[in-house]
Amino acid sequence: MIRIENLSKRIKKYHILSEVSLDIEGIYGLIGPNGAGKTTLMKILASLTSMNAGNIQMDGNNMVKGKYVKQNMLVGYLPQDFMVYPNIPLEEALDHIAMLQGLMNKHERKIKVGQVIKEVNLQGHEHKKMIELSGGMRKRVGIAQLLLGNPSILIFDEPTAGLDIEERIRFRNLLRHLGEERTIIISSHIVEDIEFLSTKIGVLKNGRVLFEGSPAELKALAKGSVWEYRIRMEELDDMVRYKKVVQVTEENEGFTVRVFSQEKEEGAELVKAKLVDGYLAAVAGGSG
Ligand SMILES: Nc1ncnc2c1ncn2[C@@H]1O[C@H](COP(=O)(O)OP(=O)(O)OP(=O)(O)O)[C@@H](O)[C@H]1O
Repeated sequence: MIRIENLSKRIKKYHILSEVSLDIEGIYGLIGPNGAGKTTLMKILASLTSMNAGNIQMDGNNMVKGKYVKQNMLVGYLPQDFMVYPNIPLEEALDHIAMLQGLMNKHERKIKVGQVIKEVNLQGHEHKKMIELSGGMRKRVGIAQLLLGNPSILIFDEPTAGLDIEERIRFRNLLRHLGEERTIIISSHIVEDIEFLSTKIGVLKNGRVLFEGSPAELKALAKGSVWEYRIRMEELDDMVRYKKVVQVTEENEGFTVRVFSQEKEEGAELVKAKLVDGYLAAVAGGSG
């Protein structure tokens, strides 16, 4: 459990985060438009950058300028682009990282490395070099090296970005499994992944919190604001230009277009909101 109270971060004259208060637990999805401050917030939680004001409690302990986290290795942070030791087999790379973390007994290291490789489903790839692995596998190595330190909080910055569909599904299942015993924070632009994984969601925009709550509560924000048009191909351009189009599906004759609108849409049918609609409602409603 992480409690963030009135956290603010400035870089030069820019307010990157302003009075952010969040209660993070379970598998927590952090979403928001580009530049919302998600990465900055995650880096503060991982003690990779400082905050200017505010208070962070992790499992009841106050974090003072990052000291608590570093001393206890409580947090594991996986950045967007993870890569270590490109030309070394992954088993050796992990062994080396375990040694740097203070595990000096070779036999114990072998057991621990074997355990984390198994946990992230990389058995059979131990002797491959990092550059020989796919993007998804590299991310799994990134998680494996975090698990060596047994952190109780894992932070992933856009973990599913750039993965193909199969790898994304595998990766999502792994994150869900890891979340059974740990607090996990995930940022993503892929709302579908957030929907699949998260038990709680925070929406940030321009450094401010616009929403915090359950996926159902976020979805409810869009109730009464999602409309479906059935249109011909020649109407599609104007529709995309003038309306907030959420989704376009090609049908036998023409298209079904989902539109987000808080006003009544003449000629369209009011339909059930999805999570992405709730997100759009939060972002549209907040001044941020
Ligand atoms: N070192 C820096 N110097 C100046 N501005 C910065 C610095 N780091 C971040 N920013 C600014 O802070 C804001 C928030 O950036 P951040 O990377 O935290 O957003 P984000 O929500 O993770 O964005 P994205 O979804 O695009 O990854 C952006 O406007 C960015 O330009």
